[in-house]
Amino acid sequence: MQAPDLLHRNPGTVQAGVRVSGLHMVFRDAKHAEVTALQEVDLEVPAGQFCVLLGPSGCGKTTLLRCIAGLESPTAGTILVDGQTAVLDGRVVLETQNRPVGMVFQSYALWPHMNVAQNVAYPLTTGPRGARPAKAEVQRRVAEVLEKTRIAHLAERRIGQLSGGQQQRVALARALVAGNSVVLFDEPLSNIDAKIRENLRAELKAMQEEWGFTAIYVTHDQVEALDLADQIVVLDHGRIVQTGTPQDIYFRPMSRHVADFVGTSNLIAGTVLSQAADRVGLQTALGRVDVPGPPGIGPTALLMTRANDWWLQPQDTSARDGWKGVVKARHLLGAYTEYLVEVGELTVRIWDRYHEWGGPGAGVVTGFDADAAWVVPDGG
Ligand SMILES: Nc1ncnc2c1ncn2[C@@H]1O[C@H](COP(=O)(O)OP(=O)(O)OP(=O)(O)O)[C@@H](O)[C@H]1O
Repeated sequence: MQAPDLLHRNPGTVQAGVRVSGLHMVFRDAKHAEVTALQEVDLEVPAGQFCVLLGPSGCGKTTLLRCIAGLESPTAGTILVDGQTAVLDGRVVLETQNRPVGMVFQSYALWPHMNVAQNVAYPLTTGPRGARPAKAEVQRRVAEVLEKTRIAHLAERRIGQLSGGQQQRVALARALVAGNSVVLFDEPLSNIDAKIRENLRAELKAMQEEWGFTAIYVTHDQVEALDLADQIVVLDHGRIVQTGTPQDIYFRPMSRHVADFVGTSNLIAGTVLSQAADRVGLQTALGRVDVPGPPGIGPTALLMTRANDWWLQPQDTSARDGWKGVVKARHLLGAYTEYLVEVGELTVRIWDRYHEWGGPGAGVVTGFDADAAWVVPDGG
């Protein structure tokens, strides 16, 4: 199927994605104090890529998205969208209505008093009078995008009469109807029931791959980020702290912040004893360990072991070599049980699929898969 963003474009056109450099955004709060929301943000999203902005509440993700959309004017920096300069050195060059971007908002923000076709037509009917397409052209574009998104049969339906998946298609059709090649998503799935969310996520990813638009997607949900992204950008206090593939971010975090925020890990302080090729020797409270790690690390670092990379057995029956420990707490969490185990001076979080290894006070033997561990640079 041809991508909707090509509806009004030459299919041979090379599209340029989004480029942000040196972006800085300072707000003034109610007492006129400065709030720095973004600092020195550089971002390159190639055309057709799915980029997820990930980070805790207040880290600046929405502000970055809104600057790209033109809903905020940055204090400094440059933004190029689809090859067009939108902001140059902090000066707005393209107003929001002239930027080739569509937006999909939280819970889709569709108009309940309009039917599907009217919702999708909305962006074409709100620009300056002279710039709006004629009615017949609006109808043609809406029909075309509804056909492409396979919801043409729903054109007359009210929004309240649609399933979650159908609403998502309407929101995407509305974002793409003006021929935009870039779609910005502001936590669209965050208010949606967990089970439905998984299906909608899969459908969204399939549509993005099929139609080839550039996606920039804000979330604080790491699972959503890992599943959807080609590139994840992790923000903290207005700065980008790591950019990489989902595999980079999950398996090879480069700071305590990223290791802590993505996945559930034990982070254990260590002193670097040796470094060879891609392995690091670390002295830790567990003794000496040799595990994978990045080059140029030290003199101190953190041993990262995922909770699910540990094994556990009762002390009296264990045939394996490991550290002796005592269970402090045990929580059944469905697919696995979480044990908090005291090993010497450390408390280690362990996820095991068996619940019967003992409750608080039980003696256990435990260990982790050294090849699955990772050394994280200290600080940050
Ligand atoms: N209009 C504004 N005026 C003053 N401060 C603002 C304004 N908008 C955002 N901020 C501040 O900028 C910082 C970044 O906010 P932003 O909404 O971008 O974070 P976020 O990562 O999207 O958070 P959340 O996930 O909670 O939406 C926060 O400290 C926030 O309080």
